[in-house]
Amino acid sequence: MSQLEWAVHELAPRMQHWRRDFHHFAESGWLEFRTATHVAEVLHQLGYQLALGRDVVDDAARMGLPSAEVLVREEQRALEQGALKQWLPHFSGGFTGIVATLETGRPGPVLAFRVDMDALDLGEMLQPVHRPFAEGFASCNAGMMHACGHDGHTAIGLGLATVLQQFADQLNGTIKLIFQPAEEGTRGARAMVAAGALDNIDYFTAIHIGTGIPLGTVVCGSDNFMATTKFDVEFTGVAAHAGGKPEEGRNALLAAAQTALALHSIAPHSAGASRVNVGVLQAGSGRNVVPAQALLKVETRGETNVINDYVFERSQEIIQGIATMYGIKAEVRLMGAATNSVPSPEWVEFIHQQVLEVNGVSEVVDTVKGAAGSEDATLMMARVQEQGGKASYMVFGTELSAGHHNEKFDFDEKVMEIAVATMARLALNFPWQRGV
Ligand SMILES: O=C(O)C[C@H](NC(=O)Cc1c[nH]c2ccccc12)C(=O)O
Repeated sequence: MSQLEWAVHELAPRMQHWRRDFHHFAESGWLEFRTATHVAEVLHQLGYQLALGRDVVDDAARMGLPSAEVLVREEQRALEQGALKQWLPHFSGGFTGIVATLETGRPGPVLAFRVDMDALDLGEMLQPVHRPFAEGFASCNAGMMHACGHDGHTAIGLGLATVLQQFADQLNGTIKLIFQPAEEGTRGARAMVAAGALDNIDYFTAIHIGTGIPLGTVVCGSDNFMATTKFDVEFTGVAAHAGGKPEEGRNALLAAAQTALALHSIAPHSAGASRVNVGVLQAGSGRNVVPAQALLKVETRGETNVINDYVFERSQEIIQGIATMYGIKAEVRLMGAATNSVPSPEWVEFIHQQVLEVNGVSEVVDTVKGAAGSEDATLMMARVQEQGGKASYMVFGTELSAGHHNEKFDFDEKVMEIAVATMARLALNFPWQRGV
């Protein structure tokens, strides 16, 4: 076993502790208050330079932000659950982003690694058949669950930070570790890019675990993320006596219902895959009142940016057409966005070579066929690439107890060692002297 592999193996119990602690105190997007304070403390103890909160999250560019009331309530909840007071002010108000920097002082590139920290708005299964519950680390926050692996991602980020410090004298250039909030709903990356957190990076690597790929298989350049737009539609009609004066009413509920059906009938695109999903329909106030208010939560997706733009633009025509038909107002609010992913072939090739050497890896592939969902790391990749840098997105397979975004989701924690060993190799073996 190499020194690096031994160091990573020694780290496994700490990574499991971190993962299970984050899993238990699950916090969804922009509310990762406790998580961010504990991440900041570990990174500070390791000696990293920290850029926190508003220094790496642009206020105006944040999407899908919870209400001020929720932000305050959840920050208080985090404090009661052990958020570290010395770091909390940096994240207050929902600025839960972190960039940790290790300057070696020797010439070389800037290598960045990104992990996401947010849980999903989902209630976890609280039955003994579900390992996190059986072993006492299921979410203690009702309606919030790590059901996509971001607790593991955060632990991997801290594991990488630890190992890179241990081997710092073998590094060159600069290492940046990006801990992003609110990936779910593609909300957080845009704000970190807008804050300049992704500027002047030479090589960028984002990661995900699971996704139906077996433990030991590693994807070096995921290029199958779909571009996506997330938006809410607020319908405003006119309330009236449903029995006595229905003709005076303008029915927001019917408009929303008709819109939901119509959106799902948008024609597919001949150039590739597309998706529409109306995930939430809330409407009305009482049985005998013509409903004056309705809310839809919607997302469009496309295999390419062009296809997603087509679906989104068609959706807007439908929304406004139906609003006119019902004589009501429809207001659209953008809540999230991401593009499709285009990994840099040169970086994918280097990653592939390094992954072949990692203990525990049995299969190395560069891409996976078929749409993979979406990821706002694509916005970070695009920023790096437009400045001349190289970027990729890796997936580390692992056995899952259920699919992502399911209340029974759990994963084989051995994947964390493989991920840390791989990412550490990318930094330690980077052929910087050749100016790759
Ligand atoms: O659009 C979003 O809300 C982002 C969210 N993203 C993920 O769940 C990450 C993800 C989904 N499928 C894959 C496959 C590989 C890596 C990451 C993923 C999704 O697709 O709903």
